[in-house]
Amino acid sequence: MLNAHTVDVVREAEGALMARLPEGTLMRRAATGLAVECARLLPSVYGARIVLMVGSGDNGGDALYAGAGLARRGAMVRALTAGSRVHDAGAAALRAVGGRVRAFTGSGADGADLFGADLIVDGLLGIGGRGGLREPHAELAVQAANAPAPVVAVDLPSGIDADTGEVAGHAVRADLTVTFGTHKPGLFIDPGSERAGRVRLVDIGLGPELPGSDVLRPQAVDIAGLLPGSGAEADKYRRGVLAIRAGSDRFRGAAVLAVGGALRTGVGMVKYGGPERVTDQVLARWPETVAVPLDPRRSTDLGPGRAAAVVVGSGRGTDSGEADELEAVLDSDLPVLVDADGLTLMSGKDGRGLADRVRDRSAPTLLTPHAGELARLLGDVDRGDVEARRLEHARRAARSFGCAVLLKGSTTVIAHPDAPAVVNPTGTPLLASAGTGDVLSGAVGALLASGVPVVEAALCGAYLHGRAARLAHGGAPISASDLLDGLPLAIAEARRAGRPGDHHEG
Ligand SMILES: NC(=O)C1=CN([C@@H]2O[C@H](COP(=O)(O)OP(=O)(O)OC[C@H]3O[C@@H](n4cnc5c(N)ncnc54)[C@H](O)[C@@H]3O)[C@@H](O)[C@H]2O)[C@@H](O)CC1
Ligand SMILES: [K+]
Repeated sequence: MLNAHTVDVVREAEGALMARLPEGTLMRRAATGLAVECARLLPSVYGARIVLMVGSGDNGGDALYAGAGLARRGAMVRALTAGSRVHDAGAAALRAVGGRVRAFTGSGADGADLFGADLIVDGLLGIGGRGGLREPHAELAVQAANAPAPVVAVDLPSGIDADTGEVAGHAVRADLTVTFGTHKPGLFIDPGSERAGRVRLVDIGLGPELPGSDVLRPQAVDIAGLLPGSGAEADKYRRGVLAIRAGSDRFRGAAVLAVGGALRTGVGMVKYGGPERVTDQVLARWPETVAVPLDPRRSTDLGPGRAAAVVVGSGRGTDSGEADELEAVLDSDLPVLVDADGLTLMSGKDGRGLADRVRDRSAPTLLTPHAGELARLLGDVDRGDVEARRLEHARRAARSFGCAVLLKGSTTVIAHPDAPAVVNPTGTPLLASAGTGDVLSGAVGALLASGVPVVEAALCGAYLHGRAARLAHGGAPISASDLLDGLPLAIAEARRAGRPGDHHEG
């Protein structure tokens, strides 16, 4: 797992560490690591034209010291400063080795320096940045984006919120972010993560001072460790029976896709319950399903035999009959995943106390909204607010409903009232098509039925789902049905990553 910590936590840890070290040690460590990563991007440091964008704080100091190190190796380094002050010692260090430092004015000469650079280093703002970039920082960010050289962000791309990934206005778009001590949550969460490019962590010795993570990001090897085994003792009940209550006469595909997602993720048995025509279609595609025709408006019984978990809601409908069904499912003592129409039923004034039923449950519950559904569940924000601050709103919903929440989207975020948030690294625009959420609900349901704890089931399902999208057709567009072919490939890939000596970065 990659760990991320919020600004307050980083500052406290840095304070404790600095108190024990000679002044300037941490900045020297950070700048040395930064210079190494910059050098790696250049065919030759000697003679390379490097432009530093330097803000008034220590982020600018890091850039100046790294620039001095590169100038010592023969690079031509120019610093363009923004803001009222500059890190004096850093600027002196750069000048001492022949580098130039001047204020950015937006002149033609500034533009020519940026446009002619081989490498641009963004040291405008780090963890001290607040709100959207002010001028002239914003103008520098725009000019850097228009220049052909790669951009290396110092600690984080200037203009993204370190804690949330929010971008208010302009922000630097980096090819590489070199971050210090620990990852910052904003590097993992869109829209920030999309600005960060590749992320490299430089160890500055902060580890022992850091408490547990605020945000985690799994890698392939972590997923391998969570996948249920297929040991000799596994029988179909131990591998789990998943009850699926999805699809309706109007949305038959939702049932077929959810059942497929579960079967292809691995589950002992799927018991499907739904309208007769839907049942027929499920059986035609997945004859291994135990499919029971029932009227969801009347039958609230989960059917014969033992179920280990229930998936409810995708394409199911939002009438009072479906609300009865959801009520009955929530009254069970099984892990329950509520998706799509189930979430709509819980939202708004006419929620019939379903939200309270979720709060009162003792078995695990997982809600799997997209941004619009989460906005409706919360009731006091709109979709845009949720998309801009995904982590905050997912956490708020988890606290409010007292259960796990998987917020789908560009960065899928999983929150739980009693656990660090988890972000999924495998999200892809390939997933932005109808029906992919139904597959996810089946996949996560299968993991729940196999006994995987709720947060782990959610992150494992989301991870595999994203990899399945890319592996199904090698990155070419896919439909939700194609995801079902990608899932076994994703599982095989994760298992390979879990074998010693065969690690694969997620
Ligand atoms: N604290 C430490 O121990 C270490 C800090 N390091 C570096 O120091 C950075 C933090 O430095 P600082 O606390 O000085 O803060 P920053 O350098 O991130 O920025 C603070 C400055 O930016 C200005 N500013 C804030 N928001 C702005 C906006 N929206 N538009 C324009 N200007 C804005 C502020 O007025 C202030 O002058 C880290 O990100 C990291 O790069 C590293 O050297 C490692 C050690
Ligand atoms: K920066």
